[in-house]
Amino acid sequence: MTSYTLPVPANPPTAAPGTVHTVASGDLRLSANVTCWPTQQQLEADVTAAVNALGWKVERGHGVDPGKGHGFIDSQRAGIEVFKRIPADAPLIVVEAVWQYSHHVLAGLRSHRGPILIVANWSGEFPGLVGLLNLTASLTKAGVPHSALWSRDFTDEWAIGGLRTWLETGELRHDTSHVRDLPSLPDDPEVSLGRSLAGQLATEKAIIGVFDEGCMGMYNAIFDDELINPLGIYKERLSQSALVAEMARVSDEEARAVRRWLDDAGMTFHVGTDEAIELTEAQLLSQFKMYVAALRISDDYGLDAVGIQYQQGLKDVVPASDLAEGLLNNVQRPPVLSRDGSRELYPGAPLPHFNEVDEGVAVDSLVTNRIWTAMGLDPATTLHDIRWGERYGDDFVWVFEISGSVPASHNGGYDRSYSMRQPPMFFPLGGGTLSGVSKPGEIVWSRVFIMDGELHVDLGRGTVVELPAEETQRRLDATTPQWPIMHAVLHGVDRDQLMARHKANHVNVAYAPDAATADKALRVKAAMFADLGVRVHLCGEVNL
Ligand SMILES: C[C@H](O)[C@@H](O)[C@@H](O)C(=O)CO
Repeated sequence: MTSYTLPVPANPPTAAPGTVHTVASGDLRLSANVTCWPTQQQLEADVTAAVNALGWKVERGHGVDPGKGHGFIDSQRAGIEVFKRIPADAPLIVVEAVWQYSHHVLAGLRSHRGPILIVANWSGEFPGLVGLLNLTASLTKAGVPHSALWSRDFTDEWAIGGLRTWLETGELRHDTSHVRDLPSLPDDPEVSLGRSLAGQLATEKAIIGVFDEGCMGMYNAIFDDELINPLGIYKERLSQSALVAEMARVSDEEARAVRRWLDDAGMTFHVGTDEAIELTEAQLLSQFKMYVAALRISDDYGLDAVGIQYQQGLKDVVPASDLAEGLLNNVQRPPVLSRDGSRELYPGAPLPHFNEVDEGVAVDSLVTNRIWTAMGLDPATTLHDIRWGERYGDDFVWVFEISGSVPASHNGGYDRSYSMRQPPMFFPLGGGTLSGVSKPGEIVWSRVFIMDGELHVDLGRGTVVELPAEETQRRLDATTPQWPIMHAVLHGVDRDQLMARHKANHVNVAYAPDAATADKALRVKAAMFADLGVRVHLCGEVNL
C-alpha cells in the first residue's frame, strides 16, 4: 500500500458498433461562434442524414451551451474535456462550417486511435473550408493520419461515395496525381540565380520578426527554429505590447501624413461615425500609427520580414493590423522616417509582412521578395485564404480572399484600392482593410509546409482572370464583401486536387508581367528552395 495520492485512472468509454462520433471545433471569439452557429447546425444535419442513410448512427461528442448560444468547442481545455468522453477507437468526424482554431481539437485528435475524417460545406458564407484546410495541415504537421471531404450539402454522389468508402475502410484517398517532385534542373540563368540567392540567404542569413507566435490555433503555421535556421532564417520574437507602446510614440501629425499620402494616391476610405459597425477616422489614425511603429521596430531589429498576429490580445486593444500589413507589402507606400527624422526606413521597397504570423508565409515571402527583386519584377506578394470557388464559363475560378489586406499593386494601384471596416464579429475594434479586386494577370502560387518533420513547398502557376462586375459582387456577397478578392484559375489543378493536397489555409501569390516571365520566376523559386534543402513539388501544368 502506498500513502501517495495516485490519480484515479479515467474509465475510457468503449465504442458502440455502427456509431460515428462527431465534434465541431469553433472560433475563440464568442461573436463568431454565435453568428455562425445556425450554418453549422445545417451542415451537421446534412452530414448526419448522409451518414444515417449509409446505415450508421451519429453521436455528437458534446452538447450545445444555451448560455453561450452555440455548440462549438471553443478552447483547448474544452477540447481536451470533450475527447475524454469520446471512445478513442471510434470513427470520428470533425464537422466544420466555420473558421476554427485547430489547437482546440489537436490534443484530442493526436491521441485518437479510430479513423478521423474532417468535413466542410462547400460554401463561401463562412470560412469553413479555410478551417478544414488549417486542420488538415495541422494534422499533417503533427503526423496524425486523417481523411477529408467537402460537399455543398452531402447529397451528391461524389460525397456520398467518399463517405461510404471512409465508413467501410477508415480511409479516403483523393486524386493527387497533379503533384510531382522537382526533377534535376539544367544549369541556366534562372537556376543559377536561384542557387546564388539560396547561397546568399544561407550564409548571410535573414531575420523574421514575429509579433507573438501562434495565431488562432494555427499549429501548421509555427515553424520550429531547427527547420528554418538551416535555410539561414532566424526568428526575432517580439511582443505585440511593444508594438502598442511604439504606436503611442507616433504623433497624430505623422499618422495624418500617412493618410494624406494615401488620399493623394487615390485610395478610397469608406468612413462613418459609429465605432461599432463603421470605419472611423480614429480607427484609421491608430492603424497608421501601427504602420509607422511596425517599420520603426523592424528597423531597430534589422528585420527582413515581419508578422503581426493581431488576434488573441491585440484585437481587444487596437483596431485591425491589416491596413498596416497591406501597406508594408507594397513597393510604393507612405514614407516613414526613423525616430530622429534622419533616415527613411526601407526606402523604395516592401517590408514583406506575413499575416497571422504564418511562418510558412514568412519563409515564402522572403524567398519571393529576393527572387522578384533580383529579376527586376514587382516583389509585392501576399497570402490569401483559399476561401471557396465555383465554375465560371469553362474554368473553375477560386475565390482567394485574405481576411483584410493585399499590397495595392495587386489591385492595380491605390486608386483601385479601398478600405472598409473589418466585420464586427471578428474585429470588435474595427479598423480598415486594404481591399480591391486583384488585377488580371499571371501568377506563381506556392505554399511552404511541414510534413514528416521536413520543410516542403508546393509550386504552381495560375492566371488571375477578370470577371464581370456583377459576378465579382456575387462572389463578394457570398463570402466576406469587405475583404480583398482574387479570381484565380490554377493551371492543371482541379478543385478537389487542390483541396486534397494543399497543406494550409493560406496560399502565397506573386504576379509576373507575362506567362513566360512567370514560368522563369517559378524556375528560380524551385531552384532556390531545392538548394536550401526544401523538398520541392510541382503542381499541375508547370513549364519548367
Ligand atoms: C477573421 C477570420 O478569423 C480570418 O482570420 C480567418 O478566416 C482566416 O483568415 C484564416 O486564415
